[in-house]
Amino acid sequence: MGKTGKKAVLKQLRKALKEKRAQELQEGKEVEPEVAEVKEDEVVPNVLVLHPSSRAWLQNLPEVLSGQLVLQDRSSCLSALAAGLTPGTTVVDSCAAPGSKTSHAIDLLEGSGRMFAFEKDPKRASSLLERLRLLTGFQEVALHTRTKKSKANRASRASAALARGRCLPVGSKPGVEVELRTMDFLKVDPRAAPWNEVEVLLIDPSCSGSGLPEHHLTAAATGADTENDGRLRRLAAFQKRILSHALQFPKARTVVYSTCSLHRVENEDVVEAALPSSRFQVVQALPWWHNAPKEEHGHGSTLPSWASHCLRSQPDVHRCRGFFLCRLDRTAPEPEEPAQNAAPRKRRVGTWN
Ligand SMILES: C[S@@+](CC[C@H](N)C(=O)[O-])C[C@H]1O[C@@H](n2cnc3c(N)ncnc32)[C@H](O)[C@@H]1O
Repeated sequence: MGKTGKKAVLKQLRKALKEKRAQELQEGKEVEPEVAEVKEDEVVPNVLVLHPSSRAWLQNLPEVLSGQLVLQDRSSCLSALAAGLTPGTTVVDSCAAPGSKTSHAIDLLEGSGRMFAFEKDPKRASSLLERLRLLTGFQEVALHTRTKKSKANRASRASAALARGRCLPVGSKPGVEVELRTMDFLKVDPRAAPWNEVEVLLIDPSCSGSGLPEHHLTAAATGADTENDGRLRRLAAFQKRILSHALQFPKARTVVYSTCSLHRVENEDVVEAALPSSRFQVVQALPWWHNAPKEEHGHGSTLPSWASHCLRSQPDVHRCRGFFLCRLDRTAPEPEEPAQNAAPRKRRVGTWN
């Protein structure tokens, strides 16, 4: 959103919220004045802060329906920012649906670069595609085939590739190239083209969601043990695999790992398990971010020293859901694969064109 665009949207939002509040009051409902408030975020660029209860009021606003305004949790804006994206970067979003972080990352690429987005669940992948069309002006090109010889290869590529194309141009920049794939990110071969050119990876895997307000409401309403150890262990094992996989992309300079979990076992413990076998270190994610002074990181032993670089949001302090984010930067180049005796590598997925 440009400066003028932001001003106009702010004005429009204030008007819409004021009118909605007046209507609700007229209907005899109790609505606190802050529900109708909107202001610019003090630290997160291009983000407007609204009361969570006003979300439902805004769903049908023309700016929301047209994709000019994106309604999402404040925490969802942090991963792409923490990755330090610049125009021209090649990015992977490993667990992309519904696309909050993918679309924000595309925004930050300002019209040039590449985005490869993976989503395992076909239904969620379709809604991701719809969302990208709306929010980034993504337009597909045909998933064409080339020679007869590679028919089988093409068939397997096409089954995984959901869409390929370009987002809207920005100024003189042509628009970010995007490829969406309905597939398990763990099946991507990091050393095969074009993945061996990926520079930044966003890893936002499925998690317990213990940082979400609805998580606690569900637990309280059903009396369910949502912190069940077995489930957490299974999630943590998957999260370790996916982060370790991301750290194997030979040209990757930055990997951002995030969850909306408050559990150390899904956060610091996952990073701690993946770090030693990698050529990465944990760095300060967002220098302007301040964690709340009294944090509950989980039980057990003291946290490693790098853990102070990680970002943890607390709903009451940071006006967003509970969230964990860790940025890992490369410290040393990946060793070249030995040319001799190396088994021929199977290309499991196809190339850009
Ligand atoms: C926490 S959500 C991601 C939210 C998303 N990053 C956003 O900001 O909108 C996790 C997503 O990862 C998908 N997923 C889980 N395992 C995956 C895998 N191995 N490969 C690709 N996607 C996966 C899930 O289906 C789910 O849609």
